[in-house]
Amino acid sequence: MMPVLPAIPPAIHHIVAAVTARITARSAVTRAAYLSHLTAARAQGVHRTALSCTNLAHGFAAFPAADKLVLKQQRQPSVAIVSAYNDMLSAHQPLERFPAIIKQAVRAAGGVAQFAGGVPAMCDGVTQGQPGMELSLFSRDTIAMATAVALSHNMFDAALYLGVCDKIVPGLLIGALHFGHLPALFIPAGPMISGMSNPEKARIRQLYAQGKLGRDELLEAESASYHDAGTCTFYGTANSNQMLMDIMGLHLPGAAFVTPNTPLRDALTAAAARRAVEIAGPGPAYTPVGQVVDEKNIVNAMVGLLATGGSTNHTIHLVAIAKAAGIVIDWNDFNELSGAVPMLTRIYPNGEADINHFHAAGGTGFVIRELLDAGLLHDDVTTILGHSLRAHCQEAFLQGDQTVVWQPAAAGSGDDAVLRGIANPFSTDGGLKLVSGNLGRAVMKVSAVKPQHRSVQAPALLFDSQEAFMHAYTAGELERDFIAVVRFQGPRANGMPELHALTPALANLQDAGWHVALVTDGRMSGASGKVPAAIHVSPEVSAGGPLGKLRAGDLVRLDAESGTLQALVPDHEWAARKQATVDLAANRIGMGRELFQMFRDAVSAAEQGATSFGLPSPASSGDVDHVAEVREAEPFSDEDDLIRKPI
Ligand SMILES: O=C(O)[C@H](O)[C@@H](O)[C@H](O)[C@H](O)COP(=O)(O)O
Ligand code: SF4
Repeated sequence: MMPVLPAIPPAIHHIVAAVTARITARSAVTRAAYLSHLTAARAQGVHRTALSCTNLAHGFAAFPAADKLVLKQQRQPSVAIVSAYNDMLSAHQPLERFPAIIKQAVRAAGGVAQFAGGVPAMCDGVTQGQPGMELSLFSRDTIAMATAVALSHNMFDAALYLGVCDKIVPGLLIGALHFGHLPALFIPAGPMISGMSNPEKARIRQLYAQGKLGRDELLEAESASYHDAGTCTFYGTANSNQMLMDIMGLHLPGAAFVTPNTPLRDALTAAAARRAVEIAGPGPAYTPVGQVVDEKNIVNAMVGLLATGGSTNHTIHLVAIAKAAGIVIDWNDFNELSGAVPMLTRIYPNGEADINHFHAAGGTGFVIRELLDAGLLHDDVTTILGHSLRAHCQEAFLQGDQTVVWQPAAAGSGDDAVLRGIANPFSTDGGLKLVSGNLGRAVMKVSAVKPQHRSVQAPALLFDSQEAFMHAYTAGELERDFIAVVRFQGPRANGMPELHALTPALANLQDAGWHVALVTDGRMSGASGKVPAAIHVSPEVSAGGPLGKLRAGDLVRLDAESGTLQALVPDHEWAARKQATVDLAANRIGMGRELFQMFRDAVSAAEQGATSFGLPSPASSGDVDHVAEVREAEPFSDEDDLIRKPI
């Protein structure tokens, strides 16, 4: 039985309010600019009235007569479907059937649904450790651009976004926010039913990395874990996306984790389609997505991520999503909230259970209610249901006539080992730390790292690729205490890939008793866990970041508790060091990487969301290239130094 921890002390509530106030003040200029663009884009009435007859005729030429009539009359809403369906992602394969369900439901509600466009979707599991992973982060903004292409037909009064995985929901939401005048609902596909457990899968991977199992046995285990349509069942970035869409009120309540290809799943898809017609306007229910995603709702997403031990990728994606809505958040905000928000779940890699266990134990409605009752979520936000998040403290059920009904979320958790109430959280903080020092600023997710491994001081071993690290591991050169510094993995260098493939090797060395850690300007997967890793180091080496000054053998201290990331090198020697360089030509060609040079050239730092777009500017309709230009509107405080003092 886990120890019962103290309930939330009163002062904690004020931290959420204080961080919200700081973000609101910091964002005042750009948020106002965003809302002015939204107002300007808001047509007073059905949008397609702005099109010429020729435009219109092209827009519905291929439509059935009945739908064509509705579109011609220009009274009823037209709902855009933007879908990331493909067969490559198990999580997206179920989306294939959704447009037909949506079109029927929208037609029955008096409107018309048009499949406005498809967007690309990359599976990070298929590309993990492969060259394709160097396109993964940039695929997010590519998806945002593809969303804009779909919506640019301007035939629409609302939009439904079909997507689940890592970069796809963030990309769809960034695209949707650039059409912030349109109401938006996100429609998930749901998790695959549980197969081999994630801990057992990870154990077999470590045996394979030790040479104790063959490829056949490994493939059999992997196939028993990833065995069906639906989202992989660990709490990685995909399921973090779903959790946040529920918590931000962009899903119908309790939609996130209902199994694909079931009557309830289909009924939820149809119900979302009907809701899009209701909030399309121009009536009082009109709910533009640019008003749903405001400062309070962004803070709610950050709190929800922290309270559930969500993916570190959202310390980049949530920054980018907020930026698209004119809102500026940074890693100090995450760090401060993490100190206040208790951990209410233990879902792999933060525990043994998977997302299906979490859903069965009470799910997102339970988490939202607990956090609202504790004063850690803002209730006064706009969602697709109205103006209170309390409406989302519910669970979805199917009633006899195959329609969805909602009931209040369970009063108590169905399994204390997976999900807990605010009165006895698994830990009193959110397990995400900002670490900083003369090596830059980085994030560490400690919720899956045992306390005895959260501080490591050891010699640095330098690697300029994940292949170089694995070569050293296989050659038996790493049986020692060390901090692996894998450099030139930032967005400007090679697209900031996830280095999750290093996890089994690092875990083996940790299990063998070595004190090991990873420091990188790259990313890890949301599914990465037990090894201490300071990731997203900013500035990245290819932007002149101080990781480039490290030399093999330097003593490095990584300490999550004190927030330290420091090379223990005398200041005068450190200042005199030259920046390391490496030939990245091989990362510029092959697997389509040559098409993404404009992203590598334009991308902002990880702490600014690694975006290819800027903040809305008050002066023109263009974006502001750099946050600093806008942030000069507020007096810089000490904390704004490039390498801030640890909190
Ligand atoms: O951020 C994430 O959650 C990961 O990118 C995830 O989407 C990816 O698929 C992992 O690689 C899966 O984990 P395994 O590689 O361990 O199967
Ligand atoms: S969760 Fe990851 S591995 Fe699973 S389908 Fe999505 S992107 Fe692919």
